[in-house]
Amino acid sequence: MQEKGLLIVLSGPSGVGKGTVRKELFSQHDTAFEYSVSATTRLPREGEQNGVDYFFKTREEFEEMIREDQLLEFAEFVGNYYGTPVEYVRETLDAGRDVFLEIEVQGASQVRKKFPEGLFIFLAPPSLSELENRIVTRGTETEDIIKGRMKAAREELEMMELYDYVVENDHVENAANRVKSIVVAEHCRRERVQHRYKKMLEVE
Ligand SMILES: Nc1nc2c(ncn2[C@@H]2O[C@H](COP(=O)(O)OP(=O)(O)O)[C@@H](O)[C@H]2O)c(=O)[nH]1
Ligand SMILES: Nc1ncnc2c1ncn2[C@@H]1O[C@H](COP(=O)(O)OP(=O)(O)O)[C@@H](O)[C@H]1O
Repeated sequence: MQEKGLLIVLSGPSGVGKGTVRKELFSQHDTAFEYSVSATTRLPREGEQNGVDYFFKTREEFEEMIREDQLLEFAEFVGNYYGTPVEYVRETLDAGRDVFLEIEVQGASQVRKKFPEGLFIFLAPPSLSELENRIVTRGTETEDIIKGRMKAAREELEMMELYDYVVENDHVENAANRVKSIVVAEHCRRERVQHRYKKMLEVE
């Protein structure tokens, strides 16, 4: 029987650098896992492509996906829906390939309940002041919203203890390399290797 792939979930507070670290990981030629493209109701930003960056949906279309149970998880984040189409995840894992999700923390908690065997990695900022710095530098939020995000970030940071690993996003390349090392280590730890050895020992 085909061994299943590993479900890798990268999450963490808004502004910590999840998207940046994910893009760094997927720009490296030796990245051996598949990116799960999310569905969202937010409008495309300049340069974003449907089916590559996100599947862009209307609210009605998204709500239909929810009703039809097409999402592994979904969350409402700053006024828009974001969710993971379940079919791609299941098919890819069943084919023995690893799937990578980059999602916010509410969605990650839902995945934890449905896929406890997944690998959950929390991306943490070097400090709260550096997190604030990154949100301010991105320049997409007003002062009031930044205060709200920082309050939310404290609650999100408390969820760190529910994850298997914490990676500090000090430098993007370092963080991406740590994520890759964790995935390699996890493969060594998991049953799939043991199965191989079991079979070998049975033959001898
Ligand atoms: N729960 C959930 N969160 C997602 C999904 N896709 C993206 N996100 C998260 O939604 C948040 C907003 O994403 P986006 O609008 O692209 O903005 P940015 O990542 O902050 O530049 C980020 O924290 C993403 O990690 C998803 O399928 N499910
Ligand atoms: N290691 C890092 N050092 C400095 N700035 C970073 C680092 N990682 C990300 N950033 C910056 O922080 C901001 C938030 O990153 P982003 O990837 O959008 O976060 P998230 O997806 O977690 O909301 C962006 O302006 C990004 O360029």
